[in-house]
Amino acid sequence: MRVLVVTAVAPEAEAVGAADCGAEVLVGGVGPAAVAARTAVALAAGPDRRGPYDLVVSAGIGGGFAPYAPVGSLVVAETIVAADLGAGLPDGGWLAVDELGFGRSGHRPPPELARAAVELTGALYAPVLTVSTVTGSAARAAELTGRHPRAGAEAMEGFGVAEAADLHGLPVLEIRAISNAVGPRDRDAWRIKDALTALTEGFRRLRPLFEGPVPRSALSPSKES
Ligand SMILES: O=C(O)c1cccc(C(=O)CC[C@H]2O[C@@H](n3cnc4c(=O)[nH]cnc43)[C@H](O)[C@@H]2O)c1
Repeated sequence: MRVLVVTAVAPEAEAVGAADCGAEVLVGGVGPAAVAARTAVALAAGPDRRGPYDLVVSAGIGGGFAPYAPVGSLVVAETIVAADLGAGLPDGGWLAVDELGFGRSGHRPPPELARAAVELTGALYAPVLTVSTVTGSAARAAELTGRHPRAGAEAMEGFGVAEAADLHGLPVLEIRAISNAVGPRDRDAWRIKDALTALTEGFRRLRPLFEGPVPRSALSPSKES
């Protein structure tokens, strides 16, 4: 299948490229807006002369929710959640954007495809939250886990990539290599090199998936023949 992997920054793209997994890799920028715009443009252009893409993957490093996703581990998204797109309430409550009647607040990658990625990589299969602000306090981490008790990781691009893929009727996956724990900010404790190594190894293990056909269950009804 023809796969477009979208990362935020160049070192993540290089880590995926080092896996030689057959995917094309795009540096889409940091945050959901930048990455959605660049992904949408890349999908509209398509891969060079080989027909349209079959799958889009949001990938990179991310923060892990303890104790489920330790530093150096991988998380494959069961759902890709727009965790800070919505409205706060006076009592401290929260309404997600779909509860406000606008758009959607999450994407569910095709389970068969995501589970195949989990089996190949040994990753945790859990919701991955997309945030516009890296969590920097225990209180914010607790707020997020209060709303999403099964969250495995947070990062800043998955939902943007998923929105662009959805516009093109394409399935999406999100894969995060954990560089730091979600919680009080401690940038010196980020283990970026370890996470990038885990990202390369994860994509190496995904080669057989990318070399195979797209499972029918991953096709949207409009793309099924
Ligand atoms: O400084 C470097 O060498 C370097 C190498 C690779 C990546 C980076 C980044 O800073 C990537 C930013 C990217 O990382 C995601 N991320 C990582 N941890 C978290 C987190 O705890 N919460 C949210 N996002 C996180 C995020 O997707 C950023 O776009 C630096």
